Amino acid sequence: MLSITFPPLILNFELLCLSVWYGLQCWFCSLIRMVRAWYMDEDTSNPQLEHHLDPAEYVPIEDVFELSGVEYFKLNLETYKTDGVLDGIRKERKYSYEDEITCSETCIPNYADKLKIFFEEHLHTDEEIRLVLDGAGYFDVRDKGDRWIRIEVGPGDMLILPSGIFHRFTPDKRMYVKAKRYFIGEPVWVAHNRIGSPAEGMDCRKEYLKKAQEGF
Ligand SMILES: CSCCC(=O)/C(O)=C/O
Ligand SMILES: [Fe+2]
Repeated sequence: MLSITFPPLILNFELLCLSVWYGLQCWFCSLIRMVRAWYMDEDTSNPQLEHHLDPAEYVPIEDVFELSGVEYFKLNLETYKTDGVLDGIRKERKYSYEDEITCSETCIPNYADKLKIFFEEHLHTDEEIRLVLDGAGYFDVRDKGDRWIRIEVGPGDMLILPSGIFHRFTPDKRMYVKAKRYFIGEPVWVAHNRIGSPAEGMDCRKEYLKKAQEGF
């Protein structure tokens, strides 16, 4: 009776319920989402897919540091500006520079080309520090045995990649990620690709390999 008399009203109410339900789900999932990492296959097609081995081989996030030197922190995005956790990390590690990057079709010109650059295996002479604020993506890092570990990052995940580690990045299939970047002093964004550059012989690479051998 009601739906015959006021169909638009009913429809609007259903839409409202659906969007509230969806919002609650997103909020709940963001509260309980755990960072995941796994050994991945060598297939470089469709990087935005998960690329598990068969059978899947997950890596507990607590083991990632020992295997690669990559550090992980979970931050509460509701409180991170004031709760002291991020400030503590920044102070201890002397991060003096900070900015924000949004990887999306609208924010980055020639987005497809930029994604290809991010996904080339490379290293930097400094740490790569990222705190994900929104969206999701994958940091692929080489472990001590040169195997790829894929780390899935989403809101509140902070990664510190040591200087000299070979890695690459891709957003997930939604193709969107927003992150904060930190740096000690003036940022150097230069990426030294593993193929076609002398990256293997660089001092930071040698130091990284020495630490990997001695234990991070
Ligand atoms: C999530 S930040 C985008 C990736 C990036 O900045 C980088 O340098 C990857 O190696
Ligand atoms: Fe990088």
